[in-house]
Amino acid sequence: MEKNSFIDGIIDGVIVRDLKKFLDERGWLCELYRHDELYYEIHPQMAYASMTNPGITRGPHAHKEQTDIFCFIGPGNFKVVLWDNRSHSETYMTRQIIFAGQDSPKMIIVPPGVVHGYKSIGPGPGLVFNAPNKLYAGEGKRGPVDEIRYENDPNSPFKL
Ligand SMILES: Cc1cn([C@H]2C[C@H](O)[C@@H](COP(=O)(O)OP(=O)(O)O[C@H]3O[C@@H](C)C(=O)[C@@H](O)[C@H]3O)O2)c(=O)[nH]c1=O
Repeated sequence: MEKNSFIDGIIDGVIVRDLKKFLDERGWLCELYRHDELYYEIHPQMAYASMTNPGITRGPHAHKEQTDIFCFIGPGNFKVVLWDNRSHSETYMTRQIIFAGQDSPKMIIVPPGVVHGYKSIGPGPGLVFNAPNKLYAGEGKRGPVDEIRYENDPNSPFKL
């Protein structure tokens, strides 16, 4: 199969959940993750937030060991694209596209080996929360970063 002939579909092991915002006079509250809803191996080790300007992309990246638990809750909306690049996977060569953010709050769990990236599609800067199950650069940030970055590879088949 051609390396760039991905077929659109659902990727095995990717979990997409709608997040519920509890709205009242003060604003809203939204749970981001709960240990009783995630299997043990993917319990988060850390969390970070990032803001992405409209029209800007982060990734595509892949991780060898790390599972990412992204929450798109707004502000902002995102086009999220995932590619199953795991040759052993039932859904190898599948591409999955998800729209998520303030207009459709979602948690997206991305297992190791699934290439992923997202584009901020407005209307303003977009917030992303991520709670990976591995520490970035290991204990004390003394280790390697588990990240394969494709954004600067002109021959990459992973284009958002
Ligand atoms: C991810 C991360 C970055 N950083 C630092 C490194 C750098 O100076 C700055 C920006 O980092 P990056 O360029 O790696 O940020 P970014 O390109 O947004 O990286 C993220 O992209 C998405 C698509 C993912 O898949 C995530 O797992 C992560 O790889 O923040 C940390 O200190 N801790 C972290 O956990």
